[in-house]
Amino acid sequence: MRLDGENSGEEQEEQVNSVAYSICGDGFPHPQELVVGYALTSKKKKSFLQPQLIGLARNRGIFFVAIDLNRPLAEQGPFDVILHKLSGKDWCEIIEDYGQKHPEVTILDPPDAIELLHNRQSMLQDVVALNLSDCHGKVGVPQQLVVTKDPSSVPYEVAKSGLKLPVVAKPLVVDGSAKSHELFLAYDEFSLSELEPPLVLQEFVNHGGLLFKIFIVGEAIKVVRRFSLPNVSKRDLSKVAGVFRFPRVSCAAASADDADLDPSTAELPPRSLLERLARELRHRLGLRLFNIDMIRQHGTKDVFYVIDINYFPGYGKVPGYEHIFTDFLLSLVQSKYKKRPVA
Ligand SMILES: Nc1ncnc2c1ncn2[C@@H]1O[C@H](COP(=O)(O)OP(=O)(O)OP(=O)(O)O)[C@@H](O)[C@H]1O
Ligand SMILES: O=P(O)(O)O[C@H]1[C@H](O)[C@H](O)[C@H](OP(=O)(O)O)[C@@H](OP(=O)(O)O)[C@@H]1O
Ligand SMILES: [Mg+2]
Ligand SMILES: [Mg+2]
Repeated sequence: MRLDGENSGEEQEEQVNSVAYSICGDGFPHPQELVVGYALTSKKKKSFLQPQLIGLARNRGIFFVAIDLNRPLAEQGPFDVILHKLSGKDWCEIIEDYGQKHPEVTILDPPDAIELLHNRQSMLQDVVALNLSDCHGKVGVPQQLVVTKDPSSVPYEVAKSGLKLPVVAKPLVVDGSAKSHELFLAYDEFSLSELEPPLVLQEFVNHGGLLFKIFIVGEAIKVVRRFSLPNVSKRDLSKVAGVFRFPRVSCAAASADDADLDPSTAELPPRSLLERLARELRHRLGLRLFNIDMIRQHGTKDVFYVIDINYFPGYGKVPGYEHIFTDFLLSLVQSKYKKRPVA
């Protein structure tokens, strides 16, 4: 694999100059260098491309190379893998066109599949369609309603839909901006008319203040616990009115894995359930890099709700992510060789 040296901006992590293959223990030829071109927002670059990932990757023959957005993609590379998280129609067209012309390059992930996660209604539609009843647990989606216009009709729409209060109001579109993560808890339907559509109104499910973040990297699954919003009691509901903006509590790097929590709240969802859920969603969504935010309904052992799915989430906060990610990248090359007919 060779990088032609043209990509020599400050951002370029490594130059790779030679083609060399070795036969490893599994009998497949492994390229000694795997070139991963990346196009990431500066926020994502900072959180994901940490020195421990770049260092381990380099030791394992993986080189991250910045894609220069000011030059045609066709003139850059060659790449084995393209890793991207950028929004915008232009970029989607570039990457789709490149994927068609270079089927040998693995694109993580296809833009049309990522697009499903940019809308809080479409992101959950595959979870609704799942039937995991034979898997030691039930997984559903909270009741929700989409409001696209006329805030003044919201109280009527909420009452008509039978949605139970309180509800979480979330911007319908998720585009990576801070605004798209601005969420509100509404204790009464009338106050909802203060908010700006388009919105998804989702029933708030009491879950003991703990959330499970299920990180998927190809076939690997890593679950971490995070702090979340506390339960809302009937008494709270009868005493409080209004809409309240709440902070991104579960996004904070602080893990709840070591917290002193009620064991029935803290117990991780069954592994078999997580594996089925991850496998189904990987196939149905057509994605390899995402996370699922899941909560357990308070007072139950096995009733779970998926409340959010994120593309290329904050892997940098997952302990040991550098090992999971480099294993994944190497597995992509191996599966490519396995698919090739024996010469
Ligand atoms: N239906 C719900 N019931 C209870 N709590 C909820 C619900 N929806 C969201 N929350 C709480 O609000 C937090 C943020 O919601 P959500 O994950 O949908 O927003 P987000 O902006 O997409 O977050 P992320 O940073 O994970 O992308 C959740 O982590 C959880 O703590
Ligand atoms: O708590 P996590 O790691 O899931 O939080 C993610 C969040 O879900 C989004 O994926 C963020 O990306 P954007 O959608 O682009 O805002 C991640 O931010 P990043 O700085 O890590 O890229 C959060 O970590
Ligand atoms: Mg979330
Ligand atoms: Mg999200």
